[in-house]
Amino acid sequence: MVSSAVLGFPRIGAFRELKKNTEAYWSGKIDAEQLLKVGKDIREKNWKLQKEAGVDIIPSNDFSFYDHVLDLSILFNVIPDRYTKYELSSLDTFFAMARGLQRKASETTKAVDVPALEMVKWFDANYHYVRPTFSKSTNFKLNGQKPVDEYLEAKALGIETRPVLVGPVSYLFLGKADKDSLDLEPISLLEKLLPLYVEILKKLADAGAKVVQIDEPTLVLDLPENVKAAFQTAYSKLAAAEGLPELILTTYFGDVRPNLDAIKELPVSGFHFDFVRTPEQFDDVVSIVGDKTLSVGIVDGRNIWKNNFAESVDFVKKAIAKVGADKIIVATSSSLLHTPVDLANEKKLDAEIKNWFSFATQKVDEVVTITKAIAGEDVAAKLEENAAAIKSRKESKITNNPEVRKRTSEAQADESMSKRHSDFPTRLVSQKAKYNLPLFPTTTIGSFPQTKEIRINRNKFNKGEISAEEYEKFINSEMETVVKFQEEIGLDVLVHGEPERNDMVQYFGEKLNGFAFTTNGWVQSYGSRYVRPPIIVGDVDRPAAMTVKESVYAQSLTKKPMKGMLTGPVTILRWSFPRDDVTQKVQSYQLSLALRDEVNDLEKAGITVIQVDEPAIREGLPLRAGSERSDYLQWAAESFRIATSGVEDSTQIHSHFCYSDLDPNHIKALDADVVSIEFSKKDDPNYIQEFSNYPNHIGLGLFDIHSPRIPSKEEFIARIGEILKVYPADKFWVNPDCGLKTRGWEETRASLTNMVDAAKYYRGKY
Ligand code: MET
Ligand SMILES: [Zn+2]
Repeated sequence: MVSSAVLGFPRIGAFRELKKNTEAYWSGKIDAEQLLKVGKDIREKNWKLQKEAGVDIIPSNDFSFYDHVLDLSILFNVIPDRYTKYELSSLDTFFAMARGLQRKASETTKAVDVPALEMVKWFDANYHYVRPTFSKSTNFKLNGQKPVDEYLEAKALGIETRPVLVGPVSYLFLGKADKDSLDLEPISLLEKLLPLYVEILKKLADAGAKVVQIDEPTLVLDLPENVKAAFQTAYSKLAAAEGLPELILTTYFGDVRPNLDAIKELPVSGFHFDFVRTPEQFDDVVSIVGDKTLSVGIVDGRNIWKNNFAESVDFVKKAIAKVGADKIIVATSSSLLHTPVDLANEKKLDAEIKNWFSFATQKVDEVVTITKAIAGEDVAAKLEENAAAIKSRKESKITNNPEVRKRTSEAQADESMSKRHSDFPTRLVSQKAKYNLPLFPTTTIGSFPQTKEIRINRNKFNKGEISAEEYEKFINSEMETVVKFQEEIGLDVLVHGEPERNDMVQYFGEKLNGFAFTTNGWVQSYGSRYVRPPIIVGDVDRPAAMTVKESVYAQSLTKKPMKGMLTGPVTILRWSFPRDDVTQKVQSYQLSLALRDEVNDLEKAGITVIQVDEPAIREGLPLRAGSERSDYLQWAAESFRIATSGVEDSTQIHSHFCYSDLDPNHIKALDADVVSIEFSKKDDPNYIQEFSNYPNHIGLGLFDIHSPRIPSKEEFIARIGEILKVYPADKFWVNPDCGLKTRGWEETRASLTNMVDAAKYYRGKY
């Protein structure tokens, strides 16, 4: 009979238990044992919740204290030497790799100073994984047995689970060579790695696991031939090993068709495909299933909209007709990691809108209900309720504002809306005259430390415990501190520090029409950093100015240029849960018009350096080359230009990108005057070289803001020197990788001072 499966459940706890305790552990408030217990409790809750909901196939090893890819690196001992020489505990080694560690010597411990591994986007999700970093000296061996331990832990609770592992090809392909081994191609390590997969899978089988979910999400990417070929090598080897569990080869986030040849004959016992993202692949991918199991990803693991049961039931029936009911699993499209935990904890949402949503806990029920409907069990009431919710959304006024629709299509048709008055060289002349900045101008990306005090005051204000005037006074005093500090250390283009912003997307969402917000809808972005994405429920417009007041106040405190700070249209879109009833392109244009009004208002108010952040522009890039990707690049860039092209030549437009390998060609079309990009962990000289042709000005991020580590002035000088070998001094801005909101003041002060001093050093030389 048809069975139900969940591919992974959020690991953060319904009320961010994991974050609170991980951070408490880092600051020494709780010990390792206490932290481990928190993990155990979360796992138990998740398993029981799924069991009680009636899910047939429940995942294990989907939990992690930071990142599941990093878990695998620990499991396979892919630990660069720089992390092992301090003899840290396994947990502390794990965290050192994740976030770096800098610690003074004490009587019992040595001094530690090691940067984090590189962290990058997980496909096109707003999740980041810690990049496996291989070297010629990597000593592959099994290090612990986390997947087995967690399988047994569930078993001890009376719950049979299906362990999840990222598969060998994806694990290698998502990794990179360490700086001591740049000519090493990770995929060439397959032969060394496979015995470890055999070993861990064997252990899982011995512990009782019958089936393992083996994730090969790279199958939705454009793969080089040798990587494609690696699937055959890897899975034949696993099939040849004795006593292993069955494997369900699991793909998600896109279209597998271009790589179908690579997997069609694989000796695995089943396949999982994401039919939420790419229903069109159905006929082709089903053709390779044969008498294997087909797991039908039909409940969206990436968004919060209620499943349409009638459509899903029809879809699954179509699959049954092809492969037979006993081969079918009804599943989430991907892990539910990317959705908030439980809609039941939302007490403030408007009832009409809330009825359109479904979070992880509800999605677990959806999978079960669809499965029951197919099995002919009586779920009529649920189906009816569902149909009513779908109808209510379709017919709601919120989802359709004719005026916004009209302005959006007019803007799309009017080319002048997306073009600056003059080209960059002409603008540069007016900007030079206006700002007269030194060589190696220094700036920051926007946010300064979001201290406890800021959070406390914001909470008080939100709860009505302090008045709007008191709160404004507090925010003003924060800006005063930040401005004074920047003047003291000699930064050139200042920022107000963003103390009034809880989050760079939520802040704008709250000021725009068309958004809904949750109270507990947290989703893991990386490690202990979670976000609470706004939900775009309807057409978007801007009822009033959003940032002018703070920027103007901050500018009043200094003679230096104060950068206005906005989040770009694509990033607001990407870091929200988007609508699925209107294209992303239309949502992006609606946002760009709202931002254009804001940019123009800032300029009118005398703020003439304006940064429009687009950190998410790269992650939104369709995973494969082709027309979808070029369309995206076209509308993403055009949205940015609509937002920023209403200004004078002398107004300097900045943009900022982080979190992923950026191709300079992708950002040229934005035509920003200055861009700052995350760069501090890029050590491939060829990559630096790629940026040397970027036509406008650029700040290659000089230090990692995800880590509390403080680079010295000498380190900055060395790094700038490295970049100067290939990158021209007259286009060179000096800035950190990203905003400083997650950092403390102590390290912020020290790092920025060293950075500015290094810039001054080069000014002296040039
Ligand atoms: C993730 S990009 C962050 C940009 C924002 N202006 C900040 O400094 O925090
Ligand atoms: Zn950033």
